[in-house]
Amino acid sequence: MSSSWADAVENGSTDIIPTNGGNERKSAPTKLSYVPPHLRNRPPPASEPPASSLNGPPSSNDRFRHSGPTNGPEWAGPRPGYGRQAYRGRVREANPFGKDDVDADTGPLTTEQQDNTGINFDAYEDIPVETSGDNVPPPVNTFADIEWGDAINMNIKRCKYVKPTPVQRHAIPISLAGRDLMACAQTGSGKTAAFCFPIISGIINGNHPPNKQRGTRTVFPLALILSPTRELTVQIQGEAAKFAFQTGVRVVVAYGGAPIHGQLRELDKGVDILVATPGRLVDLLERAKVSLQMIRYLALDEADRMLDMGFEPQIRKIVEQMDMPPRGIRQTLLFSATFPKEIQRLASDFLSNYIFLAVGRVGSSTDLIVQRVEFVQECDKRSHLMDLIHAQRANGVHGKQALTLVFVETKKGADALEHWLCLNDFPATTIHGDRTQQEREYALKSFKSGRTPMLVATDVAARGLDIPHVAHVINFDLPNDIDDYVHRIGRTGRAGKTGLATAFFNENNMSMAKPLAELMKEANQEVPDWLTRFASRASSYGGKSKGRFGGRDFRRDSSYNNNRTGNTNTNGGGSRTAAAGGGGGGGGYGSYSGGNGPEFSSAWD
Ligand SMILES: Nc1ncnc2c1ncn2[C@@H]1O[C@H](COP(=O)(O)OP(=O)(O)OP(=O)(O)O)[C@@H](O)[C@H]1O
Repeated sequence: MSSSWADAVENGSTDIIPTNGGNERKSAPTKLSYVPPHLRNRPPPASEPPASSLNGPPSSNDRFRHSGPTNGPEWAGPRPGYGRQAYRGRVREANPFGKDDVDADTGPLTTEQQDNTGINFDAYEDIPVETSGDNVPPPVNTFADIEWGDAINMNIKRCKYVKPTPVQRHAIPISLAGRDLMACAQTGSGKTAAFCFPIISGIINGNHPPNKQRGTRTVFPLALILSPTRELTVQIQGEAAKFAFQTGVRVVVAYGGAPIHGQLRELDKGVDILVATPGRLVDLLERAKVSLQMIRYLALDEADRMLDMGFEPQIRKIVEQMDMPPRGIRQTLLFSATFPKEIQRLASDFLSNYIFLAVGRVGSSTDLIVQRVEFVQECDKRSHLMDLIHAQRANGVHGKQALTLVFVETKKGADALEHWLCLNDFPATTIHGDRTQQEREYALKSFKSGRTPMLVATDVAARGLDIPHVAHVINFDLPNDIDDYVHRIGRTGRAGKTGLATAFFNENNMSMAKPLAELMKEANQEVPDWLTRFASRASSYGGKSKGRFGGRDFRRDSSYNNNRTGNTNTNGGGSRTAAAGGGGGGGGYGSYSGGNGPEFSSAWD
């Protein structure tokens, strides 16, 4: 049985590196404490290679020259090859790949392994990509183009990633160059890896000042990843642990609804990357269990959700009112499939001289997801759902129900529908905010395993969750916001796979007619005539269009940029042009004067 790093510490195991960073494995049960990556097996300074994690030019900002908030040693930025091999095999940790682990030293992936990825890269070939900002680093074509060392390369292979997805091709070099980034890319297109790998690489290869863990109960993570839901936070931690396997970078999760003591124990063992929900993090900060003083990397996943009215005050508190280094000192990475302009404007407060990256077209996974919308009165919804899932079962493999995710508006509605489905011999479970965390996690597990192939959910499951084999997303109740629709349907059609999304529409959803019709049209979906008619009358229902899937740099609006010339790289397989001008939120740029800018026309239209 393999034992974890945590177990090893608990047992005074022999495989933990002593605090002096020595190379020998001690057998005496000495008091061991966590040694951050930069101190493990540290080579003499003379052997350090020059700064730069890609072969490109050094970053244009001054982040790498800053001495940090604690007046510690100068942080010299990423250093390829620095101590990389030292982590391998020195720290016992649970293998996050479990049985799926492949011997990453055996050469290229076999055809079978490649097929296992299930990713249809052709679906991404002609994807439009748009970047804006100063000196945008060029994209990479393969993972091999990036010099981040064997440990990360082996994990890429263990993940069976054959080549980077478009958002990874562009976002990884930008992040490795130390630049702040606001990235908008389709659901299921690999954003998690796009921000995790550069952070892990930066921690491994960076020369970070010592973190002050000895003699204090406070921990000092180097990176913080925030996400809006507990399940997504757990998922990101799981992914990050895979990407960081045997690199010596320790990833710890903290989220609400679960006992804090277990999380504190994990933190006490040391943390390089903390993945957290905002509420639990604030709790930990107020208890002085965590300090953000040493944060070098801040990533917000589902960043537009994190900065909308519900979360914004908490995020502002964490980022601006605690002890986190300011923008320009830390590196900030914001990712989502949607980025409304008003949220971009708020987000720019947290960024310095950032690059805006938009990958993909309206409707997130677009062509990969077949979207259908049906006119169904409230009172007919259940019988209509029954017809759909009966047909699905009849067409399913061995008469089995394909995994189907049904979104409803309310928690009560979720419970009622689940109950009704079970009564009708369709095993279902539910996930919503009134269930205990244990129940939520159990429901998710049961759904993933196919034991209950139907999951009835509120918006708590709308974002980020990567559940393999979800064949059908049904919007039993449509959301009121088109961006929520984009995220919900994005639970299917992930990583190059196809999926089906069905929405029930009636008079209660009139405000969605126009954005839904537009989004479907741009995604080359068949728009029913009745929806087009409703859409053309939409202004009287207050329906508003958001333009594309939220992917255009708000700094290019004339109201922001009256006297500037902002250039953009549009790279839909075409050439790149030099960018100039952009840079919100400090860094010498004028502030936004407020108000909504005029509707923009898409560079891709
Ligand atoms: N380069 C790659 N090759 C193959 N599969 C990949 C690659 N990168 C990521 N994936 C897989 O694609 C799936 C979706 O990735 P991920 O969850 O990061 O998407 P996302 O863009 O964050 O989606 P969402 O917007 O819904 O949060 C995951 O199962 C992930 O393992």
